[in-house]
Amino acid sequence: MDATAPPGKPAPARAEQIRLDGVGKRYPDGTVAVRELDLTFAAGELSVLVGPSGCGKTTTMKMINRIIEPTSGRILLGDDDVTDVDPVQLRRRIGYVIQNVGLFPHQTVRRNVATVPRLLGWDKQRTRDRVEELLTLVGLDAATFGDRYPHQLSGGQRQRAGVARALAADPGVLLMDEPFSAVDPIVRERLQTEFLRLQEAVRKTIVFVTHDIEEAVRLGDRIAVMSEGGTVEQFAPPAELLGSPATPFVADFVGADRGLKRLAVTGIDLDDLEQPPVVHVDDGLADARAALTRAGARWAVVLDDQQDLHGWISAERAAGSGTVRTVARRMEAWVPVEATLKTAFSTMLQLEAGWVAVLDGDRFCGVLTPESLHAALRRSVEGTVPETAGATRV
Ligand SMILES: Nc1ncnc2c1ncn2[C@@H]1O[C@H](COP(=O)(O)OP(=O)(O)OP(=O)(O)O)[C@@H](O)[C@H]1O
Repeated sequence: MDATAPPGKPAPARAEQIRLDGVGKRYPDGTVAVRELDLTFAAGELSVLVGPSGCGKTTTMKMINRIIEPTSGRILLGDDDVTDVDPVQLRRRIGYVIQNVGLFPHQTVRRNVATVPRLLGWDKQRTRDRVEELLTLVGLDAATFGDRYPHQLSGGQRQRAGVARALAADPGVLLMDEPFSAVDPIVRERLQTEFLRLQEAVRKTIVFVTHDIEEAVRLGDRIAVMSEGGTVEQFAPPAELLGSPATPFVADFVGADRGLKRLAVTGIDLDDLEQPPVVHVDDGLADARAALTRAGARWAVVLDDQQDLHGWISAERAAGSGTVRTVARRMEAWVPVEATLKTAFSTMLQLEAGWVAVLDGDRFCGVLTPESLHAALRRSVEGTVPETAGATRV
C-alpha cells in the first residue's frame, strides 16, 4: 500500500511471483496433506490447482496466506519469505475469495466491499470512490446493488461482490478457492467470462483452486494437476496439458475427450484456412462461373460492397445470366480470427453451416470447413503447434 498515493487512487500493487520451495504440511493428527512441493506461480498469471478431492489443493493455497502454517519448506512472495511477514500485513497483499464468498450478512454490499479500505484507514471519500469503481468493474450497478444485503442478491451477484471485496485494497495476489462452484452452470460460465476480462484488465497473480477440469482449462494460463499428498503430476499451459499429458494420472484426469477440450484453447491458425474463390455481389454470374471454373470449386464466398461477408453461391445457382446478388445465399457464419477452434465449431453447428468465414476486422481471411477444422484439431492434439497466445478464451 502506498501511503503517498492521492486519495481514491491507490498505487496499483505489483503482481508478485509466488514460489513454493519444498513446502510440506503434516496436520497434528499425522495426515500428510502436502509432501514436498516445489512450484512457482508466475507474476500476473492465473495458475489453477486442480485435482481430486483431498489431494491437498486447499491446504496448498491456505499456506500461501498463512491461514495454514507449513510444517516444512518455505514460501516466497516476491522476495519475502511469508513466514517473516506479519499475517495481517500479508493478507492485505493477498486477496482471498472462497466458495459462498463469506460476505458479512449484516452489512450492505458497499460496506462489505469497503472492509479492507476501512481497516487500512482510508478516508471516506477515497473508500467510497474505490467501492464504486470496484462494483462497476465486477459488473454490479452500485445504485441498484450497493445498499442491498447479501441475502438480497443472487448467488452470482454475491460472488461478484466477493471478488470486488477481495480486490478492494488492490492486492497484487489473489487466492481463489472454488469461487464459482456454488452457482449454476450458466451463471458460472458468465462469471468465468467476466472474470477473464477482469484479469485481462488487472493482471494479478492468481492461484485458483477447482476440481473442475473444464473450468481449469477455460481460466488457467497454467494448470497444476495434483494427486494425493499435493504431488504435482504436471504444471503446464492448458493446450500442453491436454495435448501431451505427462502421466497416466493426468491423461485420466483430463478425460478421454481431451481433444475436444483442447478446441477451447486452440486459436485459429491462418494456415488452417481454406481459400475458396471469392466473388462480389455485383459481379455478373458469368464472372462467378469463370471464377469457379478457374479454382475448380463447387462454391464461392460472396462479399458485399464493403468487402463484408454476404454469403455464398454454388456452381448450380451460378448458371444463367444476371448478377451474383440475385442468386447468392445469405450466410452469417463467421468468426473473428482471434476466436478459438471451439467457437468456430460451435458457430458452424449453431448455424448449420458447412463452413465458417474467418475475418480479421472486416478483412476476409478464408474459411474453415469440417475438413480443415478436423486437420486443425489433429494438429492441435498432436501438439505440434503451441497454443495461440491471442486466442480469446470465451
Ligand atoms: N485440519 C486437518 N486435520 C487433518 N487432516 C486434514 C485437515 N485439513 C485437511 N486435512 C486432510 O488433508 C488432505 C488434503 O486436504 P485439502 O482440503 O487440502 O484437499 P483438497 O484437495 O482441497 O480437497 P477438496 O477438493 O475436497 O476441497 C485431506 O486428506 C484432508 O482430509
